[in-house]
Amino acid sequence: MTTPYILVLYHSRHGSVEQLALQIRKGIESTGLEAKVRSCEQAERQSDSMYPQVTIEDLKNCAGLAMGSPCHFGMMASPLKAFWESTSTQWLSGDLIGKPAVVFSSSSSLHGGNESTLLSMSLPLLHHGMMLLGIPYSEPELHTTTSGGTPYGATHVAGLNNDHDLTPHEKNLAFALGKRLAQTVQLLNR
Ligand SMILES: Cc1cc2nc3c(=O)[nH]c(=O)nc-3n(C[C@H](O)[C@H](O)[C@H](O)COP(=O)(O)O)c2cc1C
Repeated sequence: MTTPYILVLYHSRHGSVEQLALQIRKGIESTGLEAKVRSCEQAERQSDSMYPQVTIEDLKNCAGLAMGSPCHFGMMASPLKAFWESTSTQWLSGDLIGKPAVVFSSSSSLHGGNESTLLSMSLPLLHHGMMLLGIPYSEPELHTTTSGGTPYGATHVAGLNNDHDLTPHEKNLAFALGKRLAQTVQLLNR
C-alpha cells in the first residue's frame, strides 16, 4: 500500500505556471499530504524543468490532481493535450473516477484567456470522471484581486515579457486552492 499523493502536473515554457505550481504544492503540503510535482513536455523537446516528466503511472495512482498550463491562444498548451490523448486506457478502466482535481493557468495579459484555458483543461478531467473544485468566494482575495485568481482555478498575469512575479493575492489564492484540494482528498479517504 503506497502513501496517497496529489499529482501537481504542469507545462511551463518560461516559469510562470511553475511559480503557481509551487504555491499549490505549498498549500497541499500544509495539510500533511504529499505533493508529487511533475512536468509535461513535448516528447522531442529537452525539458528545462527541475521536475521529472510525468508518467501514466503518476496519473493512474494519484489521489487527486492539480493541472496547470500557460494560456496558448486561449486554451491549454499542446503537450498537456497530447498527454491526455494518451490516457484512453485509464479512461476505459475508470482509474480517475471520483478523484478530486483543480486547474491553474498563466497568461501574459489580463483578459488574454486564462479563464477559457482553465475551462479547456477541465474538459478531459470531466470526461475521466474527476470531481472539479474551484476557489470559493469565501476566500477574501477573490473579491479584491486586480490580477489573477478566479473561481474556476488559480491564475497569474505574467506580463508581456513574463516578468511579473506572482502578486500576494495570486500566491494566496493558489495556496488556498492546493489546500482545498488536499483537504478534499483527506475527507474522501477517511
Ligand atoms: C503559442 C503561445 C500562445 C499564447 N497565447 C496567449 C494568449 O492567448 N493570451 C495571453 O494572454 N498570453 C498568451 N501567451 C503568453 C503566455 O500565456 C504567457 O507568457 C504565460 O505566462 C506563459 O507561461 P509560462 O511562463 O509558464 O510558459 C501565449 C504564448 C505562446 C508561446
